[in-house]
Amino acid sequence: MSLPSSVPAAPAAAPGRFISFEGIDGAGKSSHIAAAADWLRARGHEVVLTREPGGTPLAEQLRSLVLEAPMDPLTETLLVFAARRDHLQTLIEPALARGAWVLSDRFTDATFAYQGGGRGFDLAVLAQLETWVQHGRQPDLTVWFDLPPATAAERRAAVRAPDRFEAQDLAFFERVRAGYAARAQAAPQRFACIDSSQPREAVWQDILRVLEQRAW
Ligand SMILES: Nc1ncnc2c1ncn2[C@@H]1O[C@H](COP(=O)(O)OP(=O)(O)OP(=O)(O)O)[C@@H](O)[C@H]1O
Ligand SMILES: Cc1cn([C@H]2C[C@H](O)[C@@H](COP(=O)(O)O)O2)c(=O)[nH]c1=O
Repeated sequence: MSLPSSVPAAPAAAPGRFISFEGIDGAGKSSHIAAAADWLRARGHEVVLTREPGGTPLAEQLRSLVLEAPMDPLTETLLVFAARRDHLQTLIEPALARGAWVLSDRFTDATFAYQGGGRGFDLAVLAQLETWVQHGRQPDLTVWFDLPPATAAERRAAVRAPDRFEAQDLAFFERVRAGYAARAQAAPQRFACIDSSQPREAVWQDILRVLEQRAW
């Protein structure tokens, strides 16, 4: 299928940097992303901390629907990409263009892992939507917090009631984890895998090592 003629070409390389944080629910992303933002700010960067689905007023409304309302996998997929489109247009691309560093709690790898791996949605359709919505935009670095689903479930159960995704069984999260592994294998230069089963401080030290080595 060819792209509609109104779709602009891929954006020129932006002066800012785009880092995504990924992993199954409860893997520990939120516990570290704000500290990573502070670490980069202390090095003089403007940092925009955001999340998916969400990050803009419209995308946050779509997030509420995706996390709470029953829907079929195609509807779910279209909503996460609609939210992503608004997020990119309204927040991510302008921030990168002015030289800011964008740290996003999840991006498109989550769609391949959750809708593709978890729900079994057609990966070729996801790849087509990725092209339409992102015009080539990908994170410069993806920090993947990898953790066995049973450990993640124990951590989640200790702190919160489950949403529509968190209520899924361990087999679902095994497929999501395999979805992340496939994305990491396809783009090894972009992914940094963190062993999130370690104690919190060891996880943080690994993140620092990745940022020091790869944060340009
Ligand atoms: N290394 C760790 N060891 C033990 N517990 C941890 C560790 N990292 C985080 N936790 C705890 O696990 C729970 C889930 O962590 P967190 O909310 O950061 O995960 P998350 O990846 O952001 O999850 P979600 O994507 O579902 O929001 C929290 O209670 C957090 O305090
Ligand atoms: C971006 C994105 C997210 N999801 C799922 C994954 C999580 O279960 C929730 C977001 O909750 P979090 O506490 O902010 O991690 O949404 C998805 O299924 N597909 C996506 O593209």
